[in-house]
Formats: sequence, structure tokens, C-alpha cells
Amino acid sequence: MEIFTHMEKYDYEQLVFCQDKSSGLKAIIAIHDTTLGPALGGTRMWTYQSEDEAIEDALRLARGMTYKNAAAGLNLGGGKTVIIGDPKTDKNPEMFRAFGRYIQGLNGRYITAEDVGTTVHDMDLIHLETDFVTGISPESGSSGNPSPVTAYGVYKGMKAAAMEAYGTDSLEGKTVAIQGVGNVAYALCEFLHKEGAKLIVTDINKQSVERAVEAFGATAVDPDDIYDVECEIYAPCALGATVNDDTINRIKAKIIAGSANNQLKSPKHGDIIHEKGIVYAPDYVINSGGVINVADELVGYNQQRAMKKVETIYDSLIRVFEISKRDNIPTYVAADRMAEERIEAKRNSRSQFLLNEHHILSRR
Ligand SMILES: NC(=O)C1=CN([C@@H]2O[C@H](COP(=O)(O)OP(=O)(O)OC[C@H]3O[C@@H](n4cnc5c(N)ncnc54)[C@H](O)[C@@H]3O)[C@@H](O)[C@H]2O)C=CC1
Ligand SMILES: CC(C)CC(=O)C(=O)O
Repeated sequence: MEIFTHMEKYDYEQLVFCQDKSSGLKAIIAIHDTTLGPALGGTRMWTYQSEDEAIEDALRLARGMTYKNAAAGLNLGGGKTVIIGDPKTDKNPEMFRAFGRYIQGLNGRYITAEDVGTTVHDMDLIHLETDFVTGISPESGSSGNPSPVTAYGVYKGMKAAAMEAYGTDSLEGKTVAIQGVGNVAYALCEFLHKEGAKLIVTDINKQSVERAVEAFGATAVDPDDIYDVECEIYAPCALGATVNDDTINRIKAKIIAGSANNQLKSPKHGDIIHEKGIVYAPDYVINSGGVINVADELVGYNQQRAMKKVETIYDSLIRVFEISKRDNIPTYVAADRMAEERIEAKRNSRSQFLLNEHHILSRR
């Protein structure tokens, strides 16, 4: 991969490679844009097939965080980390401590949290070395695991999408096909089951599927069959790029709304679902509940305040759908415009010189 060519294309600020032989740490921190503030985004641990695949994932996820944080109205930029390894077998405490020291070395330009393959316990280990970590144990006044809050935001966002597609936001009787029943999706199933939605689930992990079948009476299907099921809502809650050339004509849902990051393999797929009349809730808008929750830690965590902000995901999506209809553009383009407007406004305001505490004159 031509790394600088790739970074230049989407204007990435920084890519940091972290290697610690004794613990086996191999991590890549990608910082996309810090115009709005320090880059906040989770750490994913995954069994990447190649280093290029890991770099690409870090870069794509970091850029997504720039847009997510901007669209959520947070004064935060976008960044993300990937750790190369199997989260089930390759973790050790020293690995996360070493990673924490690398984060500390960035002196606040990047703040981390959980993502696929990492836990509150891992964040606590990082916290032994740096304060630039969120989603640590609630005992220390922190917000803990962001997944249930992400799920709540996705549930609210799904209701907004139902309002757009059906003129009512009730999900009672609607069939939701859920791909990946991990941390976020299991909590999402709880909300949906309570409201009377019918659930079809799949996962590459059989135990996760069984858990959802037992708890919510969900119907289980094989991983590849999830695209073919009759349903009103397709909820991608595993990894990215599942709306692609192979799946796009198989999806029967009227709505695509789920927690996964980077759901569209490429912009082209967002255009096609728009033309098909599918209501797509842009991933980084609907799944921003977790980052909204952990970001609240940066000002002294207040659960009530955080949840109130998470509920605004409903209104943000209604606004995205309105812009999409008004300007006849796909919803992913409408969301990008909303986020870019915020970033540009801040970038432009920087042209005015303001004395701040870092300036030499303020320290005389
Ligand atoms: N945890 C959070 O607060 C947030 C998570 N997200 C995104 O939501 C998605 C899910 O996150 P988590 O629930 O935290 O992760 P998780 O690792 O707990 O759950 C993901 C599940 O997907 C399954 N899976 C992986 N590949 C699959 C496939 N091909 N078919 C079916 N199932 C498959 C895994 O076995 C696992 O059970 C990820 O894309 C993540 O980046 C986004 C925002 C916040
Ligand atoms: C898990 C969140 C706290 C942050 C993040 O990385 C995301 O929203 O994807």
C-alpha cells in the first residue's frame, strides 16, 4: 500500500505504528482530523489477514469517527486504533499497558475507548498508563461499557427510520434481521423484543445466536442467509462493508439501520439503495450513542445528561432524511454534508487569531 497516497486522499493527519516485542503488541493508531478537538475513537482487536488490511481498517474507521463526532455535535476529532491479534487468545495485561504508554506519548491528541474485541477491563489496563482513555470501570466515576448505550441510540434511530418509511415509529410486529449478536446487538434485541418486534438473528459464534434465541425467541439463520430473509429492517451489527455488490440485490428490507461501522462497501452502494427507495440510516449517525456516552466522561460523567444527548439521534436522523428528500441526495451524502459543515465552520474560524493559554504571550 502507498501509505502517503492513501493518507493524502482523505487528508489524514497521522498514523502511528506501535510495536512491543515482549507483550506482542502490534497496534496502529490512525488520527484523521483534529479540527474539532482531540481525536476520540475506540480500539479494535481483530485477526487481520494482512498488515495492509489492518492499516486500511484503522484509516477507514478513524475517518468515520471524524464524521461521527462532528455529526453528533461533539467537540472531538476522529481517530481509531486497531490491534492485530485474536482477542480470545492473544491478549495479556502488558500488551494493553504498553499500548497505554503509546497513547500517553501522543499527549492528548488521541483518546481511546472500547470497540470490537476490547473490553472495560482492557481500558482499565490502559488507564494504568494514561488518562487519555474512556469507557473505564464505573467504580472510578466513569461510564463503563458503551455498548448498551450504543444499542439504545440504534433503537431510537431505527424508530426514526420507521417513521420515515412507514409514517409511524412503532416497531411492534416489524421483522428485524440482525447480523452479529455481540455486545451492541444483544442489548438492541432487548429493546426490540420489549416493543414487540420479531427477530431473525445470525452470528459466526453459535453461542451468541443461542443466547438470543433463548432470551428473545429469535429465529436463527446461517450467516450468509441473513441477506435473503423476508424482513422490514436489516440491522448490520457485525463488521463493515456488508452492503456490497454481492448482497445489495438480496436485501429485501425497506430499512437498513444497524450499529456496524462503515456499512457501505463504497459510496456507490449508498447511491444504489437510495435509488431502490431503501431508507438507510447512515451508520455513523445511528451508532453514535457509545461515543456520546464516553465523551461525557471528559467533562465529568453524568448519565442523565449523556442519555438525553443520545436521544437526539432520533432528531438528527429525521433531519438527515429531510435533507435527503429536499435535495434529492442519498442519506449518506446528507449526513456527510451535515458533518462537513460543522468541521468547515470551525476550520474557518481558525483564521481569526485568538490568544490562548498555549501562546507565549499568555505565559509571560
Ligand atoms: N460497542 C460499541 O459501543 C460500538 C460498536 N460499534 C460497531 O458495532 C459493531 C458491533 O460492535 P460490538 O457489538 O461492540 O462488537 P462484538 O464483537 O461484541 O459483536 C460483533 C459480533 O459480530 C459477530 N460477527 C463477526 N463477523 C460476522 C459475520 N460475518 N456474520 C455474522 N456475525 C459476525 C461476532 O461473532 C460478534 O458476536 C461493530 O462494527 C462496531 O464497530 C459502533 C459504535 C459503538
Ligand atoms: C465505541 C465507541 C465508544 C467509540 C467508537 O470507536 C465508535 O463509535 O465506533
